[in-house]
Formats: sequence, C-alpha cells, structure tokens
Amino acid sequence: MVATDPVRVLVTGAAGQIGYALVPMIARGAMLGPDQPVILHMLDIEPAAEALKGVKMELVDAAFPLLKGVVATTDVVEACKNVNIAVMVGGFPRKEGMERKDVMSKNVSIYKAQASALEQNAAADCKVLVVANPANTNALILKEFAPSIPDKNITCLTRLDHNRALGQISERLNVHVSDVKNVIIWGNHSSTQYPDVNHATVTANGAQKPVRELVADDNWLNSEFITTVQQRGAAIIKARKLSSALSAASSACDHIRDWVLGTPKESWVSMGVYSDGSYGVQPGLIYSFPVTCEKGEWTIVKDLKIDEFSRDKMDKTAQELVEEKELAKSCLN
Ligand SMILES: NC(=O)C1=CN([C@@H]2O[C@H](COP(=O)(O)OP(=O)(O)OC[C@H]3O[C@@H](n4cnc5c(N)ncnc54)[C@H](O)[C@@H]3O)[C@@H](O)[C@H]2O)C=CC1
Ligand SMILES: O=C([O-])CC(=O)C(=O)O
Repeated sequence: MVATDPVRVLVTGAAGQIGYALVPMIARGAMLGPDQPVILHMLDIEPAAEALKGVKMELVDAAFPLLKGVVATTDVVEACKNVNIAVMVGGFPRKEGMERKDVMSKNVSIYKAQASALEQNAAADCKVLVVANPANTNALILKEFAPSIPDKNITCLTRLDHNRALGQISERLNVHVSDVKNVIIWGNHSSTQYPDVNHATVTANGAQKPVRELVADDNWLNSEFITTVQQRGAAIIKARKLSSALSAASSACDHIRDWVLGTPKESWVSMGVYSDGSYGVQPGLIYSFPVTCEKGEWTIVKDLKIDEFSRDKMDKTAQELVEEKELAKSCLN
C-alpha cells in the first residue's frame, strides 16, 4: 500500500456516544496522522440504524479533507470488509452502581459473534482494539473465536486509565501533562487495575526526576492516587449519568496512533495485550502491560523492578481476569 492509499477503519457501535466522539477524530487525522486518508466503516444494530444514518450525514456535512468514504451499515460482514483497523466499541455500557463485568453476559456474546466476521473479512494484518466492557475479557473472547487473527493484533483499551494517571500526577504537581511519562496500568480495565508510578518521571528544565521523589507523599501515591484512577470511570458516570466518551475516544486514537506510528523515544504506554508470561502473568490472558511500539508492533517493556506492594496488586488484577474468563465462558454456554 502506498502512503496515500486510504486506510479502512471500522468503528462498531458507531451511533453510540463514544462512536459519535470518535469518528470525527479519526476523520481529522487524530488517529493515523494528518496526511493519512481514511475510509470509515461504521457498524451499529438495527434499532440504531436511523441514528447511524444521521452520523453519516454529519460526516458528509463536516467536509473532512482526509475522509475518502463512509460505509454505514448494520451488516457485520459488510462492515468488516477489508478493514485495516477495527475499533470495537459496540456493546452496552454499565450504569451507576455496576461494575464493568456486570455487562459481561450482554457483551461477550457480541464479541464471540463478531470474531468470525472480522476473521473472514478484515485485511489479513488488521489491528483490533476492543473498547467495549469488560474490555480485556471481550478481547480474549474475540481472540479465542478468531484463531486466524494473530494474537499480537488483538488488544484492548487501557490507555484511558494510563492517561487518567498522567492527568492525576500533572494536577498534583502542577506540571504539564505532556511532561509526565512512563506511568503503567497493570492488568484489568476494572477497579482492580494497578496504576503504578514507580518508574514514572517528570521532565523539568531538561532534567528528568522520579514522580515518587517529586510528589514526596507515598501515602497519597499508594492509596488515594490509585483509587482515584481505579474509580474514575465510576466518578464520570456519577457526574454525567453517562460513561466517559470524549476521553475514551481520544484515548482510543492515542492507542492506535502509537501502535501504528510508534511510541516516542524512551517512553512507553499501557496497552491490554496477550500475556507471553512476562512478569509472571498467566500466558494468554489479555493484561495491560507497559509497551513500546515500533513499525506497527508492540513489545512488552521487560525487566522493570517490581516491589512487593506492586506484585500483590499485579497478581490480584490477574486473578480477576482469570475469574472473568471463566465467567465469560459460562455466559457463552
Ligand atoms: N475501555 C475503556 O476505556 C472504555 C470502555 N467503554 C465501554 O465502551 C462501550 C460503549 O460505550 P458508549 O459508546 O458509551 O455506549 P453507547 O450505548 O452510547 O453506544 C454503544 C453502541 O453500540 C451499539 N451496539 C450494541 N450492540 C451492538 C452490536 N452487536 N454491534 C454493533 N453495535 C452494537 C449500540 O446500539 C450503541 O449505539 C461500553 O461497553 C462502555 O462500557 C466506555 C468508556 C471507556
Ligand atoms: O467506567 C465505565 O463503565 C466506562 C469506562 O470503562 C471508563 O470510563 O473507564
């Protein structure tokens, strides 16, 4: 493919609230860069067909220079045809008072059903990002029911949690968010996730300093900071009566952009990817790790020092993923 060939990007659940925030970002180049033309494939279900038509009309009305075509459909096969990137948002969001795994039975069956459509119709090297909750387990189900898609091409979104952690540190230290780097989200996109700042730094006047040293309050870092990030999704639902949408859409663009175009030098991001056993995480689980990306491939950052506090939290979130996997399988029987 030459650089100016359009990239086909599928967004499922495109008539929903994340979809509505995400498709204009993609059409403006926030996902694949300002020179990369795109063709948007938007999938939703029959009850949302009229709303989906409306989104397509608005995309036409916005006259995006990079947008070379729009497919808006309720047919999953048509939606998946030749797509290079698939952002799987379709599903049901949780409501106030629920955990993300409470939408499991409704959502995992969607991912089982759509796995084969993707496998059979998408481009052979299609990169898949699962956003719908429970994101890690939906991605795991998709991976199991689409065995010919390479494991490394199926990921889930924990970049929103990563960005939330950057945001909390930036507010606490009164520094710009782009000067904070190398936080890590370990594990599940759920309230057991472990936001870890032990390797994070802030750049000031050309020098890098450890976040722990600058914050100088281990008590805050080991308690309130962690729970704020873990519970941020619930806090947004409480405030908006709807779950996060603009931040989820923006983080989905960050995830794909860094995966395709590469992570900046000496920094990493968090992605939910299949475990190869790194850091003692059960192989095959979709677990959020620190990764660097180059030439369209992610690599888990190896050999970071893990203290006892972190080990315990990393194991607890892994254990939840093992349990979710069993629960998902029972929902599919
Ligand atoms: N991983 C993450 O960081 C985040 C994940 N989420 C999750 O993303 C998902 C979408 O959230 P919203 O856009 O707020 O929900 P929404 O309800 O506004 O939109 C979801 C859309 O999916 C559609 N849909 C349902 N079943 C479908 C199917 N089989 N195929 C295609 N489309 C289908 C619905 O008709 C709806 O238009 C939820 O599961 C939510 O919990 C939300 C925020 C962050
Ligand atoms: O909390 C939710 O249900 C939506 C979500 O995943 C998030 O905002 O992180």
